[in-house]
Amino acid sequence: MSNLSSKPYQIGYALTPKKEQTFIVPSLLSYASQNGVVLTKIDPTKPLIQQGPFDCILHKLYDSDWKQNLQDFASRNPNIPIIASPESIDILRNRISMLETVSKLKINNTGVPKQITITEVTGLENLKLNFPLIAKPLDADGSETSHKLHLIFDKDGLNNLTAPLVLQEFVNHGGVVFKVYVAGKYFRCVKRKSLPDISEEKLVNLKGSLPFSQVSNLAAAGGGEGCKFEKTEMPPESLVKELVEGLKEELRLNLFNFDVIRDGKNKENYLVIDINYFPGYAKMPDFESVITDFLRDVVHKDINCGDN
Ligand SMILES: Nc1ncnc2c1ncn2[C@@H]1O[C@H](COP(=O)(O)OP(=O)(O)OP(=O)(O)O)[C@@H](O)[C@H]1O
Ligand SMILES: O=P(O)(O)O[C@H]1[C@H](O)[C@@H](O)[C@H](OP(=O)(O)O)[C@@H](OP(=O)(O)O)[C@H]1O
Ligand SMILES: [Mg+2]
Ligand SMILES: [Mg+2]
Repeated sequence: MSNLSSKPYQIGYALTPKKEQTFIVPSLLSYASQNGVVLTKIDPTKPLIQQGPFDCILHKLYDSDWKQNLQDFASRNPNIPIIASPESIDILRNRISMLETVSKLKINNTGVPKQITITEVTGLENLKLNFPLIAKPLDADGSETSHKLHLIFDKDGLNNLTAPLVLQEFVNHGGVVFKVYVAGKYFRCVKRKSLPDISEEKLVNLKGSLPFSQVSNLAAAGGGEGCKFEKTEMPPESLVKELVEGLKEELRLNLFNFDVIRDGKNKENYLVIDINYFPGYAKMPDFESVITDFLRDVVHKDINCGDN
């Protein structure tokens, strides 16, 4: 469906340089403009109301000046959709509130790993969690450190952690993580390599902790032991759909992905381990058309972006 007969839709975007580099790529810009959607860079340090005009705002910035800038724009332009509301994005910037949304859904055969928040790294002797654990920074704010995780094999591994953090039970899942990308009405589930299982026998010989980062982006991750990756079955479509619909409603977000693993001890059971606002869509096949269709749906108000 082209938009060439009428004026192109103007989408203003405000992104970090890293996000701009991976998302605002020539293939997206040209596909979008051929289909009546023009993406224009916003200067977030200047008032939004002095820029544009825009039919829609797309952003992934978190600082308070930007939030104020957005709010001023929204109060003057209540009918211009903003993707997405800072309140919704903030739910995903904290790894506890992020996964609470999944627990609230109460969908059969889905859940989250057992986890606790640690605000001080002392007095961790009587944790009600079983090793191995994963330590994750509490803030998922897009910084490099927010992706620096640790596998913790025993009590010694709990030394030298930096609070605030989340300690989450590591769940064996066959070395494959399912990433579900959502863009409005569209969703797609893809397989990625993950951390390999840690058997009880292996655990005996594993001491302390092991740092790791963005494992699903590494081609070499997982795999070992006969590489079952290709043979791994996808989760049931109905379950993925239920999670997508539930999370969209609970979070009031349209652009996100979530990571799901299949519990090795109970293969019917799926655990959500991470949810990300506005993830790396360019890794998805056909991302140019998916994003263009989504932006058009937003401007047409076929999709509701929340508050305004
Ligand atoms: N509880 C868990 N049990 C087993 N493996 C896990 C668990 N939590 C995380 N992992 C593994 O670690 C990887 C990174 O964890 P997570 O997705 O929480 O981090 P992230 O830095 O937020 O990732 P992203 O780059 O997707 O934002 C997962 O993709 C998965 O391979
Ligand atoms: O650095 P922050 O703002 O947290 O965002 C990251 C997400 O957390 C990741 O999930 C994205 O990678 P995936 O699309 O593989 O999940 C990752 O994708 P990218 O590295 O391709 O941009 C980022 O969007
Ligand atoms: Mg993840
Ligand atoms: Mg994440």
